[in-house]
Amino acid sequence: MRVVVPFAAEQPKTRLADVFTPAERREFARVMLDDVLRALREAGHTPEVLTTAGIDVDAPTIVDDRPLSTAVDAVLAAGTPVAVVMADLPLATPDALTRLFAPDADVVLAPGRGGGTNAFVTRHPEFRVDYHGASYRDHRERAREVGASLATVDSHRLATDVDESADLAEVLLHGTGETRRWLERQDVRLDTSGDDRVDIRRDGTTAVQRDEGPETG
Ligand SMILES: Nc1nc2c(ncn2[C@@H]2O[C@H](COP(=O)(O)OP(=O)(O)OP(=O)(O)O)[C@@H](O)[C@H]2O)c(=O)[nH]1
Ligand SMILES: C[C@H](OP(=O)(O)O)C(=O)O
Repeated sequence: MRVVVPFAAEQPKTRLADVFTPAERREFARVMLDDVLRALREAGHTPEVLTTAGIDVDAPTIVDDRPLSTAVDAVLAAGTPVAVVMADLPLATPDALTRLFAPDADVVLAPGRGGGTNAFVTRHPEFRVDYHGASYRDHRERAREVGASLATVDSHRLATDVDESADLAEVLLHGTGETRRWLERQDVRLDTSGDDRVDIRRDGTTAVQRDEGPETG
């Protein structure tokens, strides 16, 4: 099965601007991509990177700077079956990823927290994507519309995409790859001082207190 990993190569992870500078966010996005590629290979796949711009990576690349849904739909139109696994899933282990390929359904969705679609498999020639917003709900509807059988993978590891500072705590708590080590090297630490959910601190401040440096790099 063809396995494709979408990757925004320029100005990634803007929702982490309260924690990292633009240059750090580019480095972070790349560390997560490498962890996802490694886990996919250890699960027996040969992933391709669907990137917005040319990058130096040890994987076949497809450069397509069109919007995410348009670029992914072009891959789907070229033929199925296809799996699409997002590049910001640093908790994804080979075992977790294998669960994505296990169900014998036309479309298998791995939802992300907040309504996204972190990964999917399609074996149906007419299934197409509609990312952003509550894309998981939209993709369930799209599958129904084309008469595709549907399965959903309930997985903490596949559901944890890293968008905001609170997601970094999940990586520090559950990460098994290079992404957690990278965060530790950036002095990102768990912040358990709050009354409710665990958050993160960096350089002795909480994520929300850190002023972003000038937009450089
Ligand atoms: N090829 C491609 N990949 C994309 C595009 N937009 C996002 N991605 C990738 O899709 C995954 C999920 O997207 P987002 O969570 O929105 O990633 P992002 O755009 O870096 O994050 P924000 O800037 O915070 O929205 C990430 O792995 C991104 O690298 C795009 O336009 N084209
Ligand atoms: C690509 C998008 O990611 P999110 O913006 O939900 O993190 C989605 O999963 O629809």
